[in-house]
Amino acid sequence: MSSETFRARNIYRHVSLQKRLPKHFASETSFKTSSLLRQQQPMFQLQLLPHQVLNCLVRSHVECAEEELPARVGFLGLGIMGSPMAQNLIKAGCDVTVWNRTKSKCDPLISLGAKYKPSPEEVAASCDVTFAMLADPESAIDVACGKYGAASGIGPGKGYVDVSTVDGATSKLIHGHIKATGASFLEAPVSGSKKPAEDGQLIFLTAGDKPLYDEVAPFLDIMGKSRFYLGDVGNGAAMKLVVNMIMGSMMASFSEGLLLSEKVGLDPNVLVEVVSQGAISAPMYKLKGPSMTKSLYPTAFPLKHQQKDLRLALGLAESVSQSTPIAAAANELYKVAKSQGLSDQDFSAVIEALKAKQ
Ligand SMILES: NC(=O)C1=CN([C@@H]2O[C@H](COP(=O)(O)OP(=O)(O)OC[C@H]3O[C@@H](n4cnc5c(N)ncnc54)[C@H](OP(=O)(O)O)[C@@H]3O)[C@@H](O)[C@H]2O)C=CC1
Ligand SMILES: O=CCCC(=O)O
Repeated sequence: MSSETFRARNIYRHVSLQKRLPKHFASETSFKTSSLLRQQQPMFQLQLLPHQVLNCLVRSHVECAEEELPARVGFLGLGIMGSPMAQNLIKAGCDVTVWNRTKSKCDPLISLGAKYKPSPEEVAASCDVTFAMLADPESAIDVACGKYGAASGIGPGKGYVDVSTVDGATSKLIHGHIKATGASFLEAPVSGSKKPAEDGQLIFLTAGDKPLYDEVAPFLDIMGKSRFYLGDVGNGAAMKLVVNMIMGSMMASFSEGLLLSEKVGLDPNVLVEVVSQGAISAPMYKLKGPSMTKSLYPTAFPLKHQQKDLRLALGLAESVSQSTPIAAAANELYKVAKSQGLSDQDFSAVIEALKAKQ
């Protein structure tokens, strides 16, 4: 066994023990999840949902199989999401090599122990698996397939995991370029924002090569709290766009409610509280509502990306003749907000587009 394989297996054990299981189990040196589950049934019933128990059992099985895992991990794109995701990999002990268009964003990660390569091509050439977290379809294609792109450096035995939010056509294009080199491809966009990225609590929506999915599962588990494998390339992108279409409309509707409550003499902060206790409660309202009532929009999810996702979701809907009038109306609001110069604010700044209309 190579030292890298050994290291990767230890990382795997670290994730299984430190993250998936209650803390006191993490100190167990001989790890036998199934027997722990049998012995500690009540504790697990209290702390783990059924699917998490299943996850533990599956992981235990895979671990027993002692699968070899890729050890050198590349990360391309160190924005709001990419930086904390790469940081979590480094902190978990992974051997990480980073690249970002604006090189200065690599520096904090290099300080934490990351290696640096000056192009996506060189990252992909030097790593077993390379993750990419880029802004939009154009940048995702350029970084994967452009000059000095990852496809120029990748090859048989390696994997490319695109975690950016893009449309299915973009994902399939990148998939084609990567597969042509003999490498494997997985699309894996994430649900969850800046804080879940920092906390390793993202939800991965994956599709593509199943063996690569199995291989990178330990890394997904470092960065996230759950993962879905959805089959053919395009399904992960579609799932992500549907989720963000719903989210964009919810935020637009919430904005209308906040402004209406204020106009009729109610305290919008009380509205936030009422909403958060009822059937339409959502963490997003409780999280963003208090700052929205103060007209503050600290960026977690940039408004320009939410509008991009609505645009892509509307394209998806059109491709199957699905009517989406609410999302279409929400998209127009985000476009107004962009024209007001709010692109880089949090997407909750969409409320400003409604204020401007008064
Ligand atoms: N923020 C969030 O809450 C979430 C975002 N997402 C999705 O994740 C992706 C990244 O989002 P986020 O981190 O917030 O975005 P940021 O805008 O913070 O980061 C975008 C990244 O893409 C890079 N980039 C942009 N254009 C190019 C280009 N032409 N060539 C090379 N690199 C480029 C940027 O490089 P540089 O630093 O040089 O500008 C940066 O690394 C998006 O697809 C977004 O929709 C998904 C879930 C949540
Ligand atoms: O794409 C961004 C998603 C943001 C979130 O899920 O909170």
